[in-house]
Amino acid sequence: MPLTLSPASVLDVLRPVEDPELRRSLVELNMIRNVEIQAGTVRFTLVLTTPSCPLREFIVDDCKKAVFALPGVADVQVDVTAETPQQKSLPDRTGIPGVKNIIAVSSGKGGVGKSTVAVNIAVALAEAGSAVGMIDADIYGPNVPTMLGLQNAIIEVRKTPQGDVLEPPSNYGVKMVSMGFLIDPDQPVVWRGPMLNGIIRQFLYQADWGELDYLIVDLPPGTGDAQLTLAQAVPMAGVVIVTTPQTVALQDARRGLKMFQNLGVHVLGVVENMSYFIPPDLPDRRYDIFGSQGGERMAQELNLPLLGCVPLELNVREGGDAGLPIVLNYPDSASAQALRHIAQQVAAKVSIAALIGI
Ligand SMILES: Nc1ncnc2c1ncn2[C@@H]1O[C@H](COP(=O)(O)OP(=O)(O)OP(=O)(O)O)[C@@H](O)[C@H]1O
Repeated sequence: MPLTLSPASVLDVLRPVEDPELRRSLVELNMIRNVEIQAGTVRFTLVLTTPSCPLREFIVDDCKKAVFALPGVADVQVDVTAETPQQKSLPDRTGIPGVKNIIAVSSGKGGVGKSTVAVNIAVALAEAGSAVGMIDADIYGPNVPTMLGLQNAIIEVRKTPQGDVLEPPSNYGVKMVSMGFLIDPDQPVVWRGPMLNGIIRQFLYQADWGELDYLIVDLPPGTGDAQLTLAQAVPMAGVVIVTTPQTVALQDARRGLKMFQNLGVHVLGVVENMSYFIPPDLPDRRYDIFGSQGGERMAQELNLPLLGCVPLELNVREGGDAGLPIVLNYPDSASAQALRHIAQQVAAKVSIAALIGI
């Protein structure tokens, strides 16, 4: 029987269209809503699982193609919106009310660009439309405030009958609290360790985060107390491991991977930072200082997805020092494109894990 144009027939032709990553029907996932037909124009809402969906255009095209197959369709209008799913809860961990997904960024050793990657992921997710927060838990180098242009900000403390509530300052749409606000930079690092557990818990449970799609935690490098505290306190959507292509970093990354696996934390993938060098005066040139495809080999060896490779670019460092994240400051640069792609990959993997498991 030939199909007639109705909301039901629109849903019928859309039923075989799948989310390419979730590999499930958009209709069955309740991602198609509010189907309306006026004259020959079909209009509906496509509810993605993250505003950073890397395949947005592709999915819209697939939907349009399917609907145009119906008789009498003159135009198809798709309103795209997003509802980020909530990560799975764990019986022995206490989630943060209103915070949907907690994502840690970790590295085996210092100076590999972990904070740079974490800040740019946070800013890219916020720019795409998500509600984002950040915890800078790096006691050794709490440089997230500087990178977000918040080095002069203060955390307001509100007294409530339930105790003190921290008010995170925000910039570029990212709310943030940092160890840097609490520790004296002249204090020896060895004295900071014992404070760590309490401060991380305070940041998690006593900050006024409001409603967040993603809370990104910049961890100190290595496999220490902060990683343990975080993983044992809250359920986590996953962790991103940042590394550089040198072998020593690979060994460290492997150690980090083992630790998170032992703690039951899903490792979302590896980011290779400083993968290759782009000279500032010759932005079309690329020098593979550490050899090519190191990132891919590394991901294969660790049996993890490679989320992306970020080049070594002067603008990344300068933007970090000036509080101007490269994804906003030079959005078309190779680094910004790589970091945006990484943010999209992270968001997509978190949604997949929340909706259909890992
Ligand atoms: N892709 C890049 N291109 C150029 N400079 C970079 C890049 N990534 C990071 N940097 C610079 O390298 C330095 C170290 O980066 P960052 O502070 O992000 O590293 P980290 O791993 O968080 O270090 P630590 O944990 O020791 O604080 C910073 O000056 C930063 O601006």
